[in-house]
Amino acid sequence: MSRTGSILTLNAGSSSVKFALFDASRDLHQSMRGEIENLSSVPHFHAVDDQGRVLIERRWKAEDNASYPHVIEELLSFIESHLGKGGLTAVGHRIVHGGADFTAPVKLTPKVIDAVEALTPLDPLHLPLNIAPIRAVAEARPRLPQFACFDTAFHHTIPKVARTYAIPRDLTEKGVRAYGFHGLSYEYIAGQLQQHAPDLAAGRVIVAHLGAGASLCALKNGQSIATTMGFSALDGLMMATRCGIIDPGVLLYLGRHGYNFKQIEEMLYRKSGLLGVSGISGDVRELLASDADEAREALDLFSYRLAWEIGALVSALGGVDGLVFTAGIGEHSAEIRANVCARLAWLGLRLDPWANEAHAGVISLGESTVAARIIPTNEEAMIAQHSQALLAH
Ligand SMILES: Nc1ncnc2c1ncn2[C@@H]1O[C@H](COP(=O)(O)OP(=O)(O)O)[C@@H](O)[C@H]1O
Ligand SMILES: CC(=O)OP(=O)(O)O
Ligand SMILES: [Mg+2]
Repeated sequence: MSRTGSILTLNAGSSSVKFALFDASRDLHQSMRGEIENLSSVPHFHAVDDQGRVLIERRWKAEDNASYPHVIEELLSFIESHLGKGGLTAVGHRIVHGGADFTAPVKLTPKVIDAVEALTPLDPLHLPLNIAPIRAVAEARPRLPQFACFDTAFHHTIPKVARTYAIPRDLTEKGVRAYGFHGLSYEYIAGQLQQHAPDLAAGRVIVAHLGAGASLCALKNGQSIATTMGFSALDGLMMATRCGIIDPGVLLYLGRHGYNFKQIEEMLYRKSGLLGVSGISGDVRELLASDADEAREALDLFSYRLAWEIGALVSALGGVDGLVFTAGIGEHSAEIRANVCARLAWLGLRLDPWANEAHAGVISLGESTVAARIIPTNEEAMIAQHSQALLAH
């Protein structure tokens, strides 16, 4: 296995590319992380080292017209100028959709890149953004190995009954089924449970990944058996700007009453969720700080929906031993955790209010029949581990 050089991870989202650098000679120690934001307008590039020291703060100007390949080239040059011995040995990417066939990380050969690109109809919003940096790196550094880590892959263990929609069979056969997302995060959490709470890891655990995008995963003995996101990253929980579960009849109603396809898509992905209900913000911090009734209503709905979907996964698992909170909201919002745990008291879940306020690792009381924990996620570390393993082949 390659134990020198560094692995760069890229997580390309709708408006930003998050990146991190891992040192293979130091047990994949994360030596740097950063982000290029505002890709669609005036990009802003910043990065910090493992001590949180700022390594770069660069803002392009509007007249620069910075193109995607140009920004990626700057990122690669910056990374290379900060590398120690061994240089850059690989780039690992988070790819949101792997369709039915990509059930494990793979090396990105030209053939595989084309195959991933062919999945674009399944996720026209995310896949072009994921593929652009792969092509940009391939062009700038053709000999640098690149690997794809799919957000859907971890969910390949979900049984057919849990991924099938009650629609005509031919549509299911064409790939209209639930896939599930945030798989790299769930895989990381499953690994952490295995390491730090092996008894719980062997049982029935619900993981709540609550970031701007949010979903739940039901883990049985470390494997995903159900999840709240489905065919797309719109399903399940209410999110920052996405609707979550909705009666499909609403979409028919809108289509019949003057909304075109683009407007419906925009409404579901960017104008709904916490932002849509509050009319204020999709950010939990801003809503908690607001006195407006609409902010309170949005947060209440968020917790209600969360508890509702947890109930569904308890049923899928046939009971529950543990509940894990992770990602931005899950790791940092004691109030959301307290609200949802209060709604789950019927399960025998008893929150320890002090531990919860302190964002401790274990936040349930000893008498609780469900163990509640906070585990910070690390999708980047998961990508680096997979890339290192594939490099060795
Ligand atoms: N201290 C905090 N208190 C409450 N919510 C927080 C806090 N910090 C972050 N968040 C929430 O976490 C969200 C971002 O989560 P994150 O996992 O970083 O999202 P993503 O990776 O999906 O963009 C923010 O939109 C905000 O709502
Ligand atoms: C799949 C998904 O929702 O991703 P994110 O949380 O990065 O938006
Ligand atoms: Mg995220």
